[in-house]
Amino acid sequence: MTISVPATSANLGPGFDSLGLAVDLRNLVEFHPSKFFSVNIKGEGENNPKLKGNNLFVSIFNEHYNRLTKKRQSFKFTFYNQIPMSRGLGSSSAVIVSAISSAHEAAGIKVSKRRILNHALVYESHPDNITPAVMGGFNAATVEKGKVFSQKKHLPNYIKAVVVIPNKPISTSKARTLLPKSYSKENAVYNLSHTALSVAAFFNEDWEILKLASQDRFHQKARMKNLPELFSVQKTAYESGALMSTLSGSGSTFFSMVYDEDAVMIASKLSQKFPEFIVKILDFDNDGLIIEK
Ligand SMILES: Nc1ncnc2c1ncn2[C@@H]1O[C@H](COP(=O)(O)OP(=O)(O)O)[C@@H](O)[C@H]1O
Ligand SMILES: N[C@@H](CCOP(=O)(O)O)C(=O)O
Repeated sequence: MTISVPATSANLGPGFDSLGLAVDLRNLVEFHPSKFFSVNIKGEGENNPKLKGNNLFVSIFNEHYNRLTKKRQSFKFTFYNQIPMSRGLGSSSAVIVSAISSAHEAAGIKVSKRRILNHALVYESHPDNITPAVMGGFNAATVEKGKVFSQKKHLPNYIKAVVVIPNKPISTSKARTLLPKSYSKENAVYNLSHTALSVAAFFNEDWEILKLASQDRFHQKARMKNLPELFSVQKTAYESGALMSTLSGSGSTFFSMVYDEDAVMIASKLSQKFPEFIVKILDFDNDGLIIEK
């Protein structure tokens, strides 16, 4: 049994806790029942002994498997991780979604993507990572009475993501404590209107307006002050022709959307200017969670 889930870039500027999209950078897990429990990790986290024991995937998998089957069974898990942890690319959401889906598959119980998404909400209260992780594409999402309500837009292949990944982990939960407890009416309306315009731009595929629409007054500045080079990353991305350039989730990754034909040029300018950071060109993902028997 193989299950894979994509990385996600959330907020997309003003859409704090509501907008997010998936990129083609995946965590994949293979698992089967075994006499003895074992965890084998390749890629991100392979040198992190803590993940062998206190593993978020395993604890969520076991919780759901036991709930579904009322029995205990050992499994051998092999993880192939491409999503860097605590870098604002939704690694925790990918793990949560993967664990819930894997537990249902292991229990032989069919479950809809929508139901997996609502289960995932229990572990991550903001839907802007888990929704594109499950559904793929660009998503606008909100939560009402413990359920996610969302709309998805398929992303075309003539636009790409360029992500700049600093070697600085930022825990999402910690990053959320840095935010103001309240916002002025002016700033609330600013973000509301820019989020609305961003959503309309994505659905109309009007990419040229995203630089203006993706401005934010809620979270980016407070978080980017933690790693001031990110202001220069954003400036370089725009000077090189990026369509939009925003903090990916809670950071530290910076996400830019570019036209396909500009991707290599923009990525190389960012690599030259920030040699200490990893720069990747990624396709957008429109599949989300994939279950391969
Ligand atoms: N592949 C993985 N396997 C197990 N746990 C993971 C994995 N990826 C992320 N995690 C868990 O999620 C935490 C990172 O979550 P978070 O701070 O929200 O960062 P991100 O911005 O990547 O979502 C890690 O400290 C770890 O506990
Ligand atoms: N809306 C959240 C998004 C967190 O994304 P992540 O990829 O950093 O987990 C926030 O900004 O706190």
